[in-house]
Amino acid sequence: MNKNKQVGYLGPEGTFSHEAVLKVVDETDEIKPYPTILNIFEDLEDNKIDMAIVPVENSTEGSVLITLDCLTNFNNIKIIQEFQIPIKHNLLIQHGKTIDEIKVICSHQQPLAQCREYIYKLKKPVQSMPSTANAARYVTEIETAAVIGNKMLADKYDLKIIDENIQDYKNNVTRFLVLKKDAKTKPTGHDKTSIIISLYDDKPGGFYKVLYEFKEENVNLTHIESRPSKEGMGKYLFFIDMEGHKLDENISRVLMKVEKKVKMFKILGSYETINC
Ligand SMILES: O=C(O)C(=O)C[C@]1(C(=O)O)C=C[C@@H](O)C=C1
Repeated sequence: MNKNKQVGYLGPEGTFSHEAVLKVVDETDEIKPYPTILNIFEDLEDNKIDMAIVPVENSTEGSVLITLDCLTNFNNIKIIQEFQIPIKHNLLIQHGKTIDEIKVICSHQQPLAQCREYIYKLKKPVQSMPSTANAARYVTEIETAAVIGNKMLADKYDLKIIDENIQDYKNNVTRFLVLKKDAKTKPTGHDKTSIIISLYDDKPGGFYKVLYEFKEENVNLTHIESRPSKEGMGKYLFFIDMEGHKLDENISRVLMKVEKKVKMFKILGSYETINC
């Protein structure tokens, strides 16, 4: 008998990650909210869930760093798909309250950052919470608090939307990854491959030698990001995303060449970009 797939996401209900997970699951799948992104990776690694959806990059604020760190540390978890959703923020408060009565704006740190200019104009302090939905729960208890989050929060937590589309940049989108343990994918024609590398030593041309290989194989890079390797000041890991699947001839060649030139090399997956 086919067991229903269990799919983890950053909860509780009403987060943007909840909105995102609903876009990619089947009716038969069970979705499971988690308090943190780290907990999602742990349960996926321990086979307690079959799949997971995690935010990885926002067009305003950049990478979701905990996701990058977990991708580095959990060796068997692979990216199998990616997709983007528009992130439209709203300001919500308890029914019967007015903005003048609000003393604090609560949300996940990403939405707070995505609405920085808006909050600055409100001239009210902020409080960071584990997710937008946790913040909404808090607002149901504290009548002088407001939450920044999506429209789903109004119904789920019985709150009133007092301002819409408040993100500082109107084209605010977040890219999400679909993750699976030990997964293998086939090329679809619209794939990306993500790797992590570190360089042997800090000398002129070190990174150039790696980039040169991508140019030689005509591989288009879509993102490069450095993160501290945690080995000491000035020591970095480089996250590199490229167009193509690792089974494509030029990608397979470039990965072999790059692997020979670097100290640390890890493939995070070759995965399809899907439209939601
Ligand atoms: O708190 C939420 O609603 C989340 O789903 C988290 C999260 C994030 O970590 O980036 C997801 C997408 C948006 O960029 C804002 C917040």
